[in-house]
Amino acid sequence: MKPCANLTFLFKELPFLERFQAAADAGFDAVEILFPYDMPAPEILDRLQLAGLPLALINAPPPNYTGGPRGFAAAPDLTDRFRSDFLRVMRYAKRLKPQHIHIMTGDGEGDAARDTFIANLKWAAAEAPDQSLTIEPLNPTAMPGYFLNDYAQAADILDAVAAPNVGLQYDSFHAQMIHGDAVAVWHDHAPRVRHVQVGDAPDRNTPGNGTVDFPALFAAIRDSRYDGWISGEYNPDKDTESSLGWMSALA
Ligand SMILES: O=C(O)C(=O)[C@@H](O)CO
Ligand SMILES: [Mg+2]
Repeated sequence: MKPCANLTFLFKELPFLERFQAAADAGFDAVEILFPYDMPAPEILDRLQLAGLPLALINAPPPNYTGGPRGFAAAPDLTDRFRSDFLRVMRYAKRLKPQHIHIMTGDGEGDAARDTFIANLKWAAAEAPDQSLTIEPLNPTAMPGYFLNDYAQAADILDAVAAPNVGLQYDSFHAQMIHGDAVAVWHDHAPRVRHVQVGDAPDRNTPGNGTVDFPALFAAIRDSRYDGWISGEYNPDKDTESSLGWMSALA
Protein backbone atom coordinates (compact mmCIF):
# COMPACT_ATOMS: atom_id res chain seq x y z
CA MET A 1 0.00 0.00 0.00
CA LYS A 2 1.55 3.26 -1.18
CA PRO A 3 1.20 6.51 0.81
CA CYS A 4 0.26 9.75 -0.95
CA ALA A 5 -0.04 13.23 0.58
CA ASN A 6 -2.86 15.58 -0.33
CA LEU A 7 -1.01 18.89 -0.39
CA THR A 8 -4.22 20.90 -0.20
CA PHE A 9 -4.78 19.46 3.31
CA LEU A 10 -1.36 18.37 4.61
CA PHE A 11 1.78 20.42 5.27
CA LYS A 12 -0.26 23.60 5.40
CA GLU A 13 2.33 24.88 7.90
CA LEU A 14 4.46 25.53 4.82
CA PRO A 15 4.08 27.71 1.72
CA PHE A 16 2.49 25.62 -1.04
CA LEU A 17 5.61 25.09 -3.14
CA GLU A 18 7.58 23.85 -0.13
CA ARG A 19 5.05 21.11 0.64
CA PHE A 20 6.33 18.79 -2.12
CA GLN A 21 9.77 18.26 -0.58
CA ALA A 22 8.25 18.05 2.91
CA ALA A 23 6.02 15.21 1.70
CA ALA A 24 8.99 13.36 0.19
CA ASP A 25 11.00 13.84 3.39
CA ALA A 26 8.11 12.45 5.44
CA GLY A 27 8.11 9.23 3.38
CA PHE A 28 5.27 9.84 0.92
CA ASP A 29 5.65 8.30 -2.53
CA ALA A 30 3.25 10.65 -4.35
CA VAL A 31 1.21 13.81 -3.86
CA GLU A 32 -2.22 14.98 -4.96
CA ILE A 33 -3.48 18.55 -5.33
CA LEU A 34 -7.18 19.33 -5.43
CA PHE A 35 -7.08 22.58 -7.37
CA PRO A 36 -3.68 23.25 -8.95
CA TYR A 37 -5.03 25.78 -11.43
CA ASP A 38 -4.05 28.94 -9.59
CA MET A 39 -0.40 28.12 -10.17
CA PRO A 40 1.52 27.85 -13.45
CA ALA A 41 1.93 24.17 -14.38
CA PRO A 42 5.72 24.51 -14.93
CA GLU A 43 6.21 25.60 -11.32
CA ILE A 44 4.33 22.58 -10.02
CA LEU A 45 6.18 20.31 -12.42
CA ASP A 46 9.46 21.71 -11.18
CA ARG A 47 8.59 20.93 -7.57
CA LEU A 48 7.39 17.42 -8.42
CA GLN A 49 10.63 16.71 -10.22
CA LEU A 50 12.84 18.19 -7.51
CA ALA A 51 11.07 16.09 -4.87
CA GLY A 52 11.03 13.02 -7.15
CA LEU A 53 7.29 12.51 -6.70
CA PRO A 54 4.55 11.62 -9.18
CA LEU A 55 1.24 13.48 -9.15
CA ALA A 56 -1.48 11.01 -8.15
CA LEU A 57 -4.59 13.15 -8.67
CA ILE A 58 -6.10 16.52 -9.50
CA ASN A 59 -9.75 17.59 -9.56
CA ALA A 60 -11.66 18.63 -12.64
CA PRO A 61 -13.97 21.44 -11.85
CA PRO A 62 -13.22 24.53 -13.92
CA PRO A 63 -9.57 25.54 -13.91
CA ASN A 64 -10.65 28.94 -12.62
CA TYR A 65 -12.45 27.36 -9.63
CA THR A 66 -12.17 29.70 -6.67
CA GLY A 67 -14.91 28.76 -4.26
CA GLY A 68 -17.61 28.70 -6.96
CA PRO A 69 -19.67 25.67 -7.98
CA ARG A 70 -17.91 22.35 -7.36
CA GLY A 71 -18.06 21.19 -10.95
CA PHE A 72 -20.66 20.99 -13.68
CA ALA A 73 -20.64 17.34 -14.74
CA ALA A 74 -24.23 16.73 -13.59
CA ALA A 75 -25.65 20.12 -14.58
CA PRO A 76 -28.12 19.54 -17.45
CA ASP A 77 -27.90 23.10 -18.80
CA LEU A 78 -24.12 23.36 -18.60
CA THR A 79 -22.88 20.53 -20.78
CA ASP A 80 -20.92 22.90 -23.03
CA ARG A 81 -19.31 24.45 -19.99
CA PHE A 82 -18.34 21.05 -18.58
CA ARG A 83 -16.86 19.93 -21.87
CA SER A 84 -14.81 23.04 -22.55
CA ASP A 85 -13.53 23.02 -18.96
CA PHE A 86 -12.62 19.35 -19.25
CA LEU A 87 -10.54 20.09 -22.36
CA ARG A 88 -8.74 22.85 -20.44
CA VAL A 89 -8.09 20.43 -17.57
CA MET A 90 -6.66 17.94 -20.04
CA ARG A 91 -4.27 20.56 -21.40
CA TYR A 92 -3.07 21.11 -17.83
CA ALA A 93 -2.89 17.35 -17.27
CA LYS A 94 -0.70 16.93 -20.34
CA ARG A 95 2.00 18.88 -18.53
CA LEU A 96 1.58 17.44 -15.03
CA LYS A 97 0.54 13.88 -15.90
CA PRO A 98 -1.74 13.17 -12.94
CA GLN A 99 -2.49 9.48 -12.66
CA HIS A 100 -6.17 10.21 -11.94
CA ILE A 101 -8.52 13.12 -12.59
CA HIS A 102 -11.49 13.39 -10.24
CA ILE A 103 -14.58 14.60 -12.12
CA MET A 104 -16.77 16.70 -9.84
CA THR A 105 -20.53 16.74 -10.38
CA GLY A 106 -21.56 20.01 -8.79
CA ASP A 107 -24.98 20.36 -7.20
CA GLY A 108 -28.14 18.69 -8.51
CA GLU A 109 -30.62 15.86 -8.08
CA GLY A 110 -32.93 13.57 -10.02
CA ASP A 111 -32.91 11.84 -13.39
CA ALA A 112 -31.84 14.80 -15.47
CA ALA A 113 -28.69 15.24 -13.37
CA ARG A 114 -27.97 11.50 -13.48
CA ASP A 115 -28.42 11.31 -17.26
CA THR A 116 -26.24 14.37 -17.77
CA PHE A 117 -23.49 13.01 -15.53
CA ILE A 118 -23.50 9.67 -17.37
CA ALA A 119 -23.41 11.33 -20.79
CA ASN A 120 -20.60 13.68 -19.74
CA LEU A 121 -18.56 10.82 -18.25
CA LYS A 122 -18.96 8.76 -21.42
CA TRP A 123 -17.88 11.75 -23.47
CA ALA A 124 -14.87 12.48 -21.22
CA ALA A 125 -13.82 8.81 -21.16
CA ALA A 126 -13.81 8.74 -24.97
CA GLU A 127 -12.10 12.12 -25.24
CA ALA A 128 -9.23 11.03 -22.93
CA PRO A 129 -9.02 7.24 -23.32
CA ASP A 130 -5.58 7.00 -21.74
CA GLN A 131 -6.48 9.06 -18.68
CA SER A 132 -7.90 7.44 -15.54
CA LEU A 133 -10.99 9.37 -14.39
CA THR A 134 -12.63 8.97 -11.00
CA ILE A 135 -15.91 9.90 -9.34
CA GLU A 136 -16.27 10.39 -5.58
CA PRO A 137 -19.42 10.54 -3.43
CA LEU A 138 -19.22 13.52 -1.05
CA ASN A 139 -21.30 13.49 2.13
CA PRO A 140 -24.20 15.97 2.41
CA THR A 141 -23.09 17.32 5.79
CA ALA A 142 -19.80 18.53 4.34
CA MET A 143 -21.16 19.29 0.88
CA PRO A 144 -24.91 20.05 0.97
CA GLY A 145 -26.63 19.79 -2.41
CA TYR A 146 -23.76 17.98 -4.16
CA PHE A 147 -25.22 15.51 -6.67
CA LEU A 148 -23.02 12.43 -6.08
CA ASN A 149 -23.61 11.66 -2.42
CA ASP A 150 -23.92 7.87 -2.05
CA TYR A 151 -21.72 4.88 -2.94
CA ALA A 152 -24.60 2.79 -4.36
CA GLN A 153 -25.47 5.75 -6.59
CA ALA A 154 -21.83 5.91 -7.74
CA ALA A 155 -21.84 2.17 -8.51
CA ASP A 156 -25.04 2.53 -10.54
CA ILE A 157 -23.50 5.40 -12.53
CA LEU A 158 -20.24 3.52 -13.14
CA ASP A 159 -22.24 0.56 -14.45
CA ALA A 160 -24.16 2.84 -16.80
CA VAL A 161 -20.98 4.52 -18.04
CA ALA A 162 -19.17 1.19 -18.45
CA ALA A 163 -15.88 2.79 -19.53
CA PRO A 164 -12.60 1.09 -18.64
CA ASN A 165 -10.96 4.38 -17.68
CA VAL A 166 -13.65 5.56 -15.23
CA GLY A 167 -13.62 4.23 -11.65
CA LEU A 168 -14.43 4.98 -8.03
CA GLN A 169 -12.58 7.27 -5.65
CA TYR A 170 -13.08 5.93 -2.12
CA ASP A 171 -12.75 8.34 0.81
CA SER A 172 -13.02 6.90 4.34
CA PHE A 173 -14.34 10.19 5.75
CA HIS A 174 -17.19 10.46 3.26
CA ALA A 175 -17.93 6.70 3.36
CA GLN A 176 -18.28 6.78 7.15
CA MET A 177 -20.41 9.93 7.11
CA ILE A 178 -22.73 8.67 4.36
CA HIS A 179 -23.16 5.02 5.29
CA GLY A 180 -22.02 4.86 8.94
CA ASP A 181 -19.41 2.16 8.31
CA ALA A 182 -16.45 2.94 6.05
CA VAL A 183 -15.20 -0.67 6.26
CA ALA A 184 -18.52 -2.08 5.01
CA VAL A 185 -18.45 0.40 2.14
CA TRP A 186 -14.98 -0.84 1.24
CA HIS A 187 -16.18 -4.46 1.24
CA ASP A 188 -19.16 -3.54 -0.98
CA HIS A 189 -17.25 -1.52 -3.55
CA ALA A 190 -13.55 -2.51 -3.48
CA PRO A 191 -13.38 -3.87 -7.05
CA ARG A 192 -14.46 -0.50 -8.43
CA VAL A 193 -11.91 1.55 -6.47
CA ARG A 194 -9.07 3.29 -8.36
CA HIS A 195 -7.97 5.76 -5.72
CA VAL A 196 -8.22 5.89 -1.90
CA GLN A 197 -8.27 8.92 0.38
CA VAL A 198 -8.22 8.66 4.17
CA GLY A 199 -9.52 10.96 6.86
CA ASP A 200 -11.44 10.26 10.04
CA ALA A 201 -15.06 11.14 10.84
CA PRO A 202 -16.99 13.16 11.77
CA ASP A 203 -14.45 15.99 11.56
CA ARG A 204 -12.25 14.89 8.62
CA ASN A 205 -9.39 14.82 11.07
CA THR A 206 -6.31 12.67 11.72
CA PRO A 207 -6.91 8.94 11.04
CA GLY A 208 -7.26 7.21 14.42
CA ASN A 209 -8.87 10.16 16.19
CA GLY A 210 -12.48 9.56 15.16
CA THR A 211 -15.04 6.85 14.41
CA VAL A 212 -13.51 5.06 11.41
CA ASP A 213 -12.06 1.64 12.29
CA PHE A 214 -8.71 2.12 10.54
CA PRO A 215 -7.08 -1.18 11.61
CA ALA A 216 -10.06 -3.02 10.04
CA LEU A 217 -10.09 -0.72 7.01
CA PHE A 218 -6.38 -1.14 6.24
CA ALA A 219 -6.69 -4.91 6.74
CA ALA A 220 -9.62 -4.99 4.30
CA ILE A 221 -7.73 -2.87 1.75
CA ARG A 222 -4.70 -5.15 2.08
CA ASP A 223 -6.85 -8.29 1.68
CA SER A 224 -8.48 -6.92 -1.44
CA ARG A 225 -5.08 -6.52 -3.10
CA TYR A 226 -5.78 -2.88 -4.00
CA ASP A 227 -2.49 -1.60 -5.39
CA GLY A 228 -3.18 2.12 -5.84
CA TRP A 229 -2.42 5.13 -3.65
CA ILE A 230 -3.66 5.71 -0.12
CA SER A 231 -3.78 9.47 0.21
CA GLY A 232 -4.01 11.42 3.45
CA GLU A 233 -6.82 13.94 2.90
CA TYR A 234 -7.64 15.34 6.33
CA ASN A 235 -7.05 18.27 8.63
CA PRO A 236 -4.32 17.27 11.10
CA ASP A 237 -5.45 17.71 14.71
CA LYS A 238 -2.12 19.33 15.52
CA ASP A 239 0.76 19.63 13.06
CA THR A 240 1.11 17.41 9.98
CA GLU A 241 4.17 15.55 11.23
CA SER A 242 2.48 14.30 14.39
CA SER A 243 -0.57 13.15 12.37
CA LEU A 244 1.28 10.62 10.21
CA GLY A 245 1.06 7.54 12.44
CA TRP A 246 -1.41 5.92 10.01
CA MET A 247 1.35 5.59 7.40
CA SER A 248 3.07 2.85 9.39
CA ALA A 249 0.03 0.61 8.85
CA LEU A 250 0.73 0.70 5.11
CA ALA A 251 4.27 -0.69 5.26
O1 LIG B 1 -13.72 16.52 -0.65
C1 LIG B 1 -13.11 15.50 -0.97
O2 LIG B 1 -13.12 14.49 -0.27
C2 LIG B 1 -12.29 15.44 -2.17
O3 LIG B 1 -11.68 14.45 -2.41
C3 LIG B 1 -12.17 16.59 -3.08
O4 LIG B 1 -11.68 16.15 -4.31
C4 LIG B 1 -13.32 17.46 -3.31
O5 LIG B 1 -12.79 18.72 -3.56
MG1 LIG C 1 -11.88 12.90 -0.91
